[in-house]
Amino acid sequence: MSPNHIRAAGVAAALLLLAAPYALNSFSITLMNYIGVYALVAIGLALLTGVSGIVSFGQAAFVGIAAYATAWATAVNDYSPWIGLLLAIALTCSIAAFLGLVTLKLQGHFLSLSTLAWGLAIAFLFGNIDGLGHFNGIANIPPIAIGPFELLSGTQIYYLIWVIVIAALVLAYNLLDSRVGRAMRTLRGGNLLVESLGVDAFRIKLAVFVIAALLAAISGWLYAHLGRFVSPTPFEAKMGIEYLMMAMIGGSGSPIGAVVGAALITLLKDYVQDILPLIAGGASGQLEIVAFSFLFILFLQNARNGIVPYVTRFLPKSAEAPPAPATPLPRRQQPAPGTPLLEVQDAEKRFQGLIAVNKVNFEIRAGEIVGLIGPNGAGKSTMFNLITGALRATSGQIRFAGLDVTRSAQREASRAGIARTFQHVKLRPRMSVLDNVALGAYQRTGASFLSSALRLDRAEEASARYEAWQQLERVGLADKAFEQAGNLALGQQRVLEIARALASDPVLLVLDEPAAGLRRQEKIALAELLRSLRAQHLTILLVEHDMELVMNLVDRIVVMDFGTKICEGLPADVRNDPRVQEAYLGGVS
Ligand SMILES: Nc1ncnc2c1ncn2[C@@H]1O[C@H](COP(=O)(O)OP(=O)(O)OP(=O)(O)O)[C@@H](O)[C@H]1O
Repeated sequence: MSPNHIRAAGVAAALLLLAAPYALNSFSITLMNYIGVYALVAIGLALLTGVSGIVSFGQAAFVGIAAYATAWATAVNDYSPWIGLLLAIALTCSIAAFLGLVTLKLQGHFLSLSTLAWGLAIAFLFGNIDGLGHFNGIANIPPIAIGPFELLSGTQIYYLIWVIVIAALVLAYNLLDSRVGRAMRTLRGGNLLVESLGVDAFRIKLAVFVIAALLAAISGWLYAHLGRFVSPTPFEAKMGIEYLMMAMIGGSGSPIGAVVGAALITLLKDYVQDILPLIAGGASGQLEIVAFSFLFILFLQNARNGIVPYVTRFLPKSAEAPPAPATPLPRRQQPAPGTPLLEVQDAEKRFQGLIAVNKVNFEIRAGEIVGLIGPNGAGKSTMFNLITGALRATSGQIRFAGLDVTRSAQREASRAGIARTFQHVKLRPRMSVLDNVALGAYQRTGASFLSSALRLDRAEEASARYEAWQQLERVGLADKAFEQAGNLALGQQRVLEIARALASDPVLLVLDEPAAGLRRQEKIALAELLRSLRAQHLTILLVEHDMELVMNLVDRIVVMDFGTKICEGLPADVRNDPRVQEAYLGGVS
């Protein structure tokens, strides 16, 4: 669909929502209100779980904190619901920030389990705190008032709820279409990739976690003033699982999908609640969970990516135009060719008893291509990781452009101008080639979450996309710019990684076995590309097994064996060195 079609569909949906109260009875309006309230939580989960890969079962607890906060402020202490909103947001987001700081360092299942744990714990507290009415909850919550107008009826609050939902959708889509949105989508690729791009993964995770909690808080506030009563049950872990189902069924990672999921689950629940008592009599409560579990399994088997992505696959795709020329992003001062750039001095890395890198010394000068070679287990990857900051040296020093980067983290090395590629290609397969390359420009741009959500980042974003386009032209991949990166052949994916690295405006390009798995023609094209980059004064360090490629390409070679540097020199000298021939057992011919 073209942007015009999307805009037209959005306007049609907004008009339908506007007209709906005139066509629906009061019961249906109530259902629509709850769909909107749940959709807010699900939009947060689409960003948190679908996009960023952080599975949270605990969102219902955040909704509960906000609902109880506003109930306590308004029904117990007679404050205005707007004070209740401020309290709800402040309390929920502070608790989320604290929980995020404590738990977001956990990986995978441990993180999800921790959300379940605190979700259960917080829900338990609601029923056991004196001032919150125990299991009876808090009643007599006043309606929201806008000036003198009290939103008493379902129809009146309907408009407030859906205006908020639409605003949340617009802000969520703005966020996804920005530098932080690309960083969020990259979190699923693992910390190694994210940090190598200069992104502070933990900060991004924490921000998304708090944003999802903020949406849950607004939902909780609306929930309390919609039902005018709160009790612990709607905020228990079971509801946390339902929110997750809403976000996943509609389309994991799609904010619109989250609204569709919220509508489907709410309508389905209503329907199931109507028919189950006819089938099961008194046991219908438990049967509801069974019916839902069954439906969820069916869904996981058949439409795992969710309904909205499933449907949009069949919609016509609009032709994308190359990004228009924009103000160039700032460039670094490149060192003069021939000046010392990387100095590795007595670098040592021990893994318990094993010395993987043993007092290695070498230097790379600006503008040269250096090959780091050696038999399996020689310590090349470890050396590579020390240079790029993925590992810290046990002793010794690594200096880059005059700076001591021995103890630098990956993202600091990246910011200093060291860009890397991966032996096993790491890219975001479902993102476009252009977006993957634009990721490389992350550290050259600075738009925050807020300015991205408010679309104040457009000029900078245009520059980043144009930079990505130029790098794709430079490496000869511009004709693939709008394809999904996962559809490219391996050789093209490796070139894409190089374009991504180039988008960071690096001083040193460090390539980890770039020829691994490539066909002969692809290797020739790769060597051609690297030569052209050297001609543009880029400095390159290449860790590679393919001797033919290395010998014909690089200016100098460093050879490692058993963690030590055994020889260094011009390709022809290294080829004839007896120590190298012995290390390779005749492998270099
Ligand atoms: N994280 C680690 N923990 C323990 N030992 C490790 C670790 N990483 C590497 N090693 C060991 O350090 C030595 C050097 O490994 P490294 O991967 O750096 O060699 P390499 O030259 O890159 O080998 P290859 O060409 O097979 O990738 C090996 O003996 C390896 O088993």
